[in-house]
Amino acid sequence: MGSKPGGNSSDLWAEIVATENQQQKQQVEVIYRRRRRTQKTPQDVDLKQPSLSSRNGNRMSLAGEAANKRVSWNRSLSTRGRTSIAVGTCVVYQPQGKQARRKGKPALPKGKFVQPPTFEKERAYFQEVDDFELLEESPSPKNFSTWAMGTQTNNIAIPHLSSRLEKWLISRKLNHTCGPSSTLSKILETPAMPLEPICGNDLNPSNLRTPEKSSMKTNSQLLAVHSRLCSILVDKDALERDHNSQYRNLVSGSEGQGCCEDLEVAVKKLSLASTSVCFDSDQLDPFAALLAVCGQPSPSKLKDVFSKYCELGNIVKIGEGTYGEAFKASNYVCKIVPIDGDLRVNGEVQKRSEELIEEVILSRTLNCLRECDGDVCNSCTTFIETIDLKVCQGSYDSALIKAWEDWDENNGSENDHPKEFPEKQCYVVFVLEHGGKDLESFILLNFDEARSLLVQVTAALAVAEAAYEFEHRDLHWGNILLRRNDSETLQFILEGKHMSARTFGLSISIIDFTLSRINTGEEILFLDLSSDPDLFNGPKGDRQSETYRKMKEVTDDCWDGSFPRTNVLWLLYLVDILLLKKSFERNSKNERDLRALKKRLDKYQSAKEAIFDPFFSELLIMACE
Ligand SMILES: Nc1ncnc2c1ncn2[C@@H]1O[C@H](COP(=O)(O)OP(=O)(O)OP(=O)(O)O)[C@@H](O)[C@H]1O
Repeated sequence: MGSKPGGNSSDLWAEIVATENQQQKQQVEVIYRRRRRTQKTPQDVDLKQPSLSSRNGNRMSLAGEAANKRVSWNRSLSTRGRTSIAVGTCVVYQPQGKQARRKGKPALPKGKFVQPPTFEKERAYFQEVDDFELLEESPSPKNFSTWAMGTQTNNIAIPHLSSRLEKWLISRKLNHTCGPSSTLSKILETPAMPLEPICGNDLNPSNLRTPEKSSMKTNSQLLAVHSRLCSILVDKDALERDHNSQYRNLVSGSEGQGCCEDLEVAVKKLSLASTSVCFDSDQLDPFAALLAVCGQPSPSKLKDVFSKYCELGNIVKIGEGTYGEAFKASNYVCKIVPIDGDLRVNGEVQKRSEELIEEVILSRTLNCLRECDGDVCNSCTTFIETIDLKVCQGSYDSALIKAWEDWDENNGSENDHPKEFPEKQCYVVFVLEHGGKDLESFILLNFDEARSLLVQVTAALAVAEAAYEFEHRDLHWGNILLRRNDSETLQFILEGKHMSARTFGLSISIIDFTLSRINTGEEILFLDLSSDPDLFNGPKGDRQSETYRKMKEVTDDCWDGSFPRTNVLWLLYLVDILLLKKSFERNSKNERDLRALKKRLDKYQSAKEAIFDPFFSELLIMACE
């Protein structure tokens, strides 16, 4: 169904061109309606609009400025949060000036060699997809967790780190461990993460150190931070005692005597009031903890972080999501995520420090997969490398504003203008490897590139499953980045087996771990999607929305459990995207192969199983040990 005739190429070509023209007209209409920027020509819009969220019927009914904003079935962030984390009373309700939106945009076909299925064909195809019954999942413990499930707090509870940390504490007690967290130690030690503090203005410049000088010292400082955290976590009574003595130290003037002490002070502040959250003797301050986890004594300025990587005038915005603005700084991408503020951003409640701590830990844990020396069991480089993480404070710098406005001019931003951020606004800046273009806008040339994409994503998921019971849970085409290079193969290690995948010169990176679930060995980080009902209310037939719904069936709405089948659901989604939404040179055999892969994928319970599918056998080379 939906496959193109392979034999008669000129007829096929004529059909493709005719249908493409037809499709482009339809597409332009849709996109044109969902944009405010009426001065653009339809061609401009067609070429430049990266967002494909227009299928949401709601969007069409929006008026005025909100109509320019990305809207799909919106994930309500008033209910967002990892299970253990509640959204705080500090969040002042603001009438929603701009409609909340959700990234993960439902797809429209675009690209050079478009072979778009007609709408009818597509509908029929989705119907076929829907008709596949989900296989019953192998039983998974519904409340599998190394910690006792935290009490589900309501949506306006107080944002405290302690509930999450308490779970950690409980898990540690349940596991009878009392030493420092090996995983966290490893993460903090990771050499890929130069964590020298970028000192804010409030610090003495003489304390500034070069990365070379500071890296070793920083690691040991972080380990000290970490063991301090652990000791705080292990014993709440100790916390009470520490709090009193730390407070005495602090008021007796131990703060601000140098970076070494600064970090120590940051840790001490874990049990003391900070500027962002009111102190409660029973609670730890998540903002201070976030600073400590990022190896900073205090927030940096955005411009100080960027100027570490490039001249401020050379900053270019390259992408945007619901929470993040992505800027290119030299060869890196700095994603700025506003946190903890009361201002709604892009229609959403800002993420809280405690959520960011989890994302930080998650990103760093995935960084550990990049190690491949020695006798590591699992290794791959497909998850985007997190180079650095910084907490910042202040309004947007003029160079960033200019970069934002330039991008808006050319692409039509769906985000709020960053000039709205007040001076006290805090952010986390993720400094990331530049992963290339997202699959939504990347033009795949041929079937080899398509299968290279599939094998790399499947291998990465398999490796991360094996290492950390990792599930991405949101692997839509905006979260897969592609770039071309001259590599022929990609090495990875899966459960001790050294393997290579043929790449056909394509390099894939997976980003955005907001919904992901990971078992770091010490704790399980996951987002409780049951508190986000809108996520499952996307348009019927839309492949991405269907995938969330299927995940819900598979997990039975218990998001803490390990259900690697969710990774397979995203692989199924990807195959559909390749068949239905992406255009590349392919023949009918290629399409049959993809459909056959899809049928077999439906039977797999994990990416670890899927990677041994015959579809990949031509692409994988096992190294002889
Ligand atoms: N490392 C990177 N390399 C290249 N581009 C990137 C990178 N990280 C992000 N981007 C670009 O920025 C966009 C937004 O990033 P991302 O999806 O991480 O933001 P987000 O706010 O978390 O999204 P969401 O709306 O799903 O929450 C991406 O779609 C991509 O175009």
